Amino acid sequence: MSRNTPRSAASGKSGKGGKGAKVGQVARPRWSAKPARPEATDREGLTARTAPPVPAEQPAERPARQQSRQSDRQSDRRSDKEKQPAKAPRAERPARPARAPKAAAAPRAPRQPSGEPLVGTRYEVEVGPVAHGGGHCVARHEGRVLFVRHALPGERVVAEVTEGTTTSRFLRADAVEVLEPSKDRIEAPCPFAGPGKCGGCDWQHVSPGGQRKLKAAVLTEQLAKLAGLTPAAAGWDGSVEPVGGKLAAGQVPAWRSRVQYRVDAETGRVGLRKHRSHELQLIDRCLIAAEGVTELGVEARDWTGLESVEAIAASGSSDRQLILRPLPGEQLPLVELDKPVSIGRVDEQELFHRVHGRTFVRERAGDRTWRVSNGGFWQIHPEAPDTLVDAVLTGLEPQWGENALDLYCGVGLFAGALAERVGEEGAVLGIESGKQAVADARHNLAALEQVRIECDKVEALLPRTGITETDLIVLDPPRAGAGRETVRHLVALGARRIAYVACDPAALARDLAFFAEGGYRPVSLRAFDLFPVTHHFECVAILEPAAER
Ligand SMILES: C[S@@+](CC[C@H](N)C(=O)[O-])C[C@H]1O[C@@H](n2cnc3c(N)ncnc32)[C@H](O)[C@@H]1O
Repeated sequence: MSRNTPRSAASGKSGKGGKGAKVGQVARPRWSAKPARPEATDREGLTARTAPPVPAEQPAERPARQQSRQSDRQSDRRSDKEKQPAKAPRAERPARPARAPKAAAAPRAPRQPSGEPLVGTRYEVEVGPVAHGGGHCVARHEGRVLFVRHALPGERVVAEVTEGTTTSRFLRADAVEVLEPSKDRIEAPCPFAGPGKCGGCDWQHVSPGGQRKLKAAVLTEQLAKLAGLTPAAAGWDGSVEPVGGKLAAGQVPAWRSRVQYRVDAETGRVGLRKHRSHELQLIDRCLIAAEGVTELGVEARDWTGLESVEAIAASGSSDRQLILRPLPGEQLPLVELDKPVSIGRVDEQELFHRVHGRTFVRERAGDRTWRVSNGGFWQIHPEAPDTLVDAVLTGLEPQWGENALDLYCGVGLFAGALAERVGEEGAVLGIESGKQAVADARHNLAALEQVRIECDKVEALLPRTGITETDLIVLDPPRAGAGRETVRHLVALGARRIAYVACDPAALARDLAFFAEGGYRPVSLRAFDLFPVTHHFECVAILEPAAER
């Protein structure tokens, strides 16, 4: 455990919260005192202090379906569900359904696009810059904008329209022929990548360095457009840092420790969805899947009767988990695999049921073991947790005795790291809306008395905590970002430093503009290629009050 000198003792001054402390005395954490208002509780009226210890194999909660980083973050937004484990999956019934069955809504007729359809029409175009969000580049044909996938800036390609009509504001297209290739173009190593095929990877046709240049261009553009910041003004060196060891040319990094496969209803074989489609690309191997996922052999089996199979291979432990989702009205098939694997089932109400083995996997990060239950949120790249924690700690430089908030804390990754730095004289409050994640966080950090985890939405709970100031804040929101109201509340807490962990550069840039309104400026920004071969990446921005620069 790394410890810093107690700030108050070293400086002879008390911390902000310890106004009454004498020289050399360590300031008491402000949050150890009773909050001015009733302490925030979870839905059962339990606080971090009163919550009973969570037994290892308890009724489970909802899983987070994690197909891509985007759907990972979307899954964060799903509401909590009570879950009931069961030995006999067919007989089991959840104790308390979390959601009333949906009322049958009158089917809405799909909106008919106006104009003549252009799908299939081909245009020869010069490809312009990469655009945010879909792995596509911008091109123009006779004044009309095309978002072209499978292309690279500067290329001359034949683009075939995949969506749009003569009256559409813009068209979507795939580059089906490359007339003048970019020097960053490579032969796609995956046979399932390419126009009309698997939508999982965006940039199989781009060299690793080329992918990072595209990501850097997206971040640069979003910072300028939404925050009015140049890279230098954001404290960013303009690079997207590679993560993981060097690979031989043409080798694809096998980083995805979680893959959600869809099952083809007719053949029972698994596949991944095509881009912007419910259609499946059947696959017999996913090149970016981690070895532990591939070893489960999901692609080789018949999964008739299921809608999806999520495979999880924990990093740093041998835990493996399959989360099966049967088709409506279908029974769970008998699953026999060569490898030891825990199996869970998700029902139509999104309730998780234990079928076999554990309801959780154990991940390793920061010399700590993390319980993650029911497929709940955990970074997918095996090196992501340590990379992000290191960037956050380097940027914040937490001091002994300081108080910190970990917002959107999941199973407690940053709260644990902060707690070790601020020590017993400090205090860390984690806030997380997922009930099972909160149970996991409390379990994972039970030995750290300075940590308290509360269950609620950040925006709902923060104003109720009675906390009026803090030293440090980490926020790691879902894709949508924190938003104006939450940012407004955060800047009012007067933190010495704020670490913003972001998976969407647009949401980050927008929120940086809100922070600027509140007097906070980024002093450093780092970007990490934690989702190689896709257009996604992760950022860590460190902010300080502008006056302190
Ligand atoms: C990107 S994850 C970060 C988790 C954690 N920091 C980590 O690195 O493992 C975002 C987390 O925020 C939670 N969440 C989503 N919306 C929330 C909200 N409005 N308030 C609190 N937590 C929220 C999700 O359940 C999820 O655990």
